[in-house]
Amino acid sequence: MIHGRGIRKEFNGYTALKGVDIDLPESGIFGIIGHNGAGKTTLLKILSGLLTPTEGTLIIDGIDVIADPTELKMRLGYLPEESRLYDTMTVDAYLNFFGEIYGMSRSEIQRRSDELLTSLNLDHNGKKIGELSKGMRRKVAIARSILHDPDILVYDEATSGLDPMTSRFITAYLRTLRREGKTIIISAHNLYQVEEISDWVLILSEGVEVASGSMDELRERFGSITYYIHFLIDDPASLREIADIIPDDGMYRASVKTLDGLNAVTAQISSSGGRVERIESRYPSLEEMLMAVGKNG
Ligand SMILES: Nc1ncnc2c1ncn2[C@@H]1O[C@H](COP(=O)(O)OP(=O)(O)OP(=O)(O)O)[C@@H](O)[C@H]1O
Repeated sequence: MIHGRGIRKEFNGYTALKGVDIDLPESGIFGIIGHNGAGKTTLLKILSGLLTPTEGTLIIDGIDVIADPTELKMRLGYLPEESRLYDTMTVDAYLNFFGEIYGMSRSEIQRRSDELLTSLNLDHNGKKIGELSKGMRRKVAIARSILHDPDILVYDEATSGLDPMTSRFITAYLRTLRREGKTIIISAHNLYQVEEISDWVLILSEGVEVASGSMDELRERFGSITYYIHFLIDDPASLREIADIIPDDGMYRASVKTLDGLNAVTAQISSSGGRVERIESRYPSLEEMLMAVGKNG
């Protein structure tokens, strides 16, 4: 559904994106992560038709976005990192205002606003936007982004600065939108959240793609599973040759990368008179992947 090639963006001689390719199928949640200044917002704005790339091609849903960005407007909802809302307007007046911009009829706006305010659990009681909490304001911005029922949503830091409960609510809401078949592109510094909900992730570093793929593909690329063996033993010296051993909460913990290693360590523990208490396995997290990429890719 989204095909970008060689997307490059320069701002007064500074290159924020250095030729990024992107291919996304229809429907799913796609996360873009990277350190501060990596180019995430720039890419999201280009994908939304709000910024023109200096070079590259971008076709979304058959539309040549660079040649005709306005064509995309009805099909896409963009949520900026900081939404400018109109503080003196009521929520209803605000949604009405945007509904009219999208060319929706009054009855359509009313029906859709009621539906969205209910599903977003936004009980505004006729308050003005300036009187709402930060979480409620974000929900209003989300309602505005999907008022015209677009197929593609681009959300820049949808949950930043929100309390954990509101943040979880919005994450769950994004999952609901995915089930409805929407294509959702998100960027977030909360990597745990990106990892939890994304079907595909792009890691950017200083305007360059350093990795992309499904979480499984990224895990494969950034290192396989690690097994952690927690055990009791009088003297771990005999194990140090076959595994990394660290003291851990009154016990020891050995970490190995293969099943053969796991078998060798557990066998050695019992033959040395020790006892395995539990075994855990863990894949590298997105956070560990981003740390591995470092600032320079
Ligand atoms: N309008 C602009 N004029 C000049 N430079 C810009 C402009 N917009 C972005 N940049 C620069 O491009 C680079 C990428 O910025 P961008 O906002 O895309 O990064 P980001 O990954 O979203 O960062 P953050 O995580 O801090 O929000 C930065 O160095 C930024 O200063």
